[in-house]
Amino acid sequence: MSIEITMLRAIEVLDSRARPTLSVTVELAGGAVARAGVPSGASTGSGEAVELRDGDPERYRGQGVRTAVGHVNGEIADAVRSRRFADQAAFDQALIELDGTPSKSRLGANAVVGASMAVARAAAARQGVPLWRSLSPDGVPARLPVPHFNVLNGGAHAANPLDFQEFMIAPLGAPDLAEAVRAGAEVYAALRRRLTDGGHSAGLGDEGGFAPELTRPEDALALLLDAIGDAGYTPGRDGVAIALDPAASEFRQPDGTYLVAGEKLTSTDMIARYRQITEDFPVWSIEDGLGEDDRDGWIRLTEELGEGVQLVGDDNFVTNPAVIAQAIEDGIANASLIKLNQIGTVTETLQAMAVCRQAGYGAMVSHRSGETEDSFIADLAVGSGCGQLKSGAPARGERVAKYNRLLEIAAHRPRLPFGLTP
Ligand SMILES: O=C(O)[C@@H](CO)OP(=O)(O)O
Ligand SMILES: [Mg+2]
Repeated sequence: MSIEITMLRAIEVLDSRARPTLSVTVELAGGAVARAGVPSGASTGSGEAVELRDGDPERYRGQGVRTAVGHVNGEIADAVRSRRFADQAAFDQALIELDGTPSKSRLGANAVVGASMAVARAAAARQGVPLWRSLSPDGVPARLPVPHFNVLNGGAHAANPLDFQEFMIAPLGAPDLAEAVRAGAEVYAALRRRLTDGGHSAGLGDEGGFAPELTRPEDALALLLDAIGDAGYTPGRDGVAIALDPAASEFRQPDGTYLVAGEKLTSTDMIARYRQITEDFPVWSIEDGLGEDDRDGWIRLTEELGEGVQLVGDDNFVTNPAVIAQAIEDGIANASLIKLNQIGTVTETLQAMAVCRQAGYGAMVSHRSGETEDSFIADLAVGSGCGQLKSGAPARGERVAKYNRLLEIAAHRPRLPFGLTP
């Protein structure tokens, strides 16, 4: 179905960190109207598409975002209005060419991805199909993903001393989505009780997980394991497993070592530490276990742990199909994180997922630490059939919007399969 845009408009709105971002609205010939909210990361990979944003995140000035808004309303709208595009790929290609840089830094990746997402949603509405269905590639069965609830926050997402950024619970053994969501909520509640009973703060980090004054990752994991038990679930792949995103680029030192809980560790030490962690705790997936530049470390990590553990590239892969293809050739990781705004268009995001699928790599669709109420990623996770979505804690509106969208899809389509793998 071709795409003909009659109106494209952006405004500045707030994200979940009280920082400015874009909301983009599009109208297609025939009257379909759709809107998209643009997310924004804090622990970004250096190869990400470049959003236009203010230098000082502490200050609300909005100038960078205002420039991006101006680009949507000016240059982009002028270039795409009243033109007919064969499909989403043709529209996204026009955005890429109009920007003209490899990083989308001229128009701003936030301007570009907002336009791309809004058009994808409007095109689905015009066809009268749910977004997840129109995002689903030919021959790829849709499925409901296992939600990965980030219930303990550290690193760049919290002010506590915990160096690892994300501790997620993954109800891999849940029979269906509703039970997985319930497990997430119950473990979250049990964890809050454990924390307050133990004299810890139950204050929250950017992704809605608790941010207690813990230091060692193993202490956080022990608490989480207890909370899984308190809530009455079996820890492990048959019940509730754990996934980590240490986001190791954030604590990698200029000399190449890693600073964890005050201890200086080499890549070899880190790999040994992860091995021990996977033996002591039901950790099934580790994302960004090493820094984005630690190529040799990544290869060894994959050799040593890749058989039994999902190893996810985020900062090093940046949802870039070419980068992921090269990493597959190099034997780095066995899965990729997938974030629309890291690469900047819907089409390139789908290409990145196709590269993963063809190589037998896993793919986990992901939110950003700065979010809006937009739930596009829930549909992307379902349509791509990738089996995994991380969207923060089962609390806070901008996180819950994604899980609630999954529940809505599940309620409408009770026969859609659920889970990691068919
Ligand atoms: O590292 C990550 O995976 C993300 C999302 O959880 O964080 P940010 O959006 O800050 O890059
Ligand atoms: Mg990450």
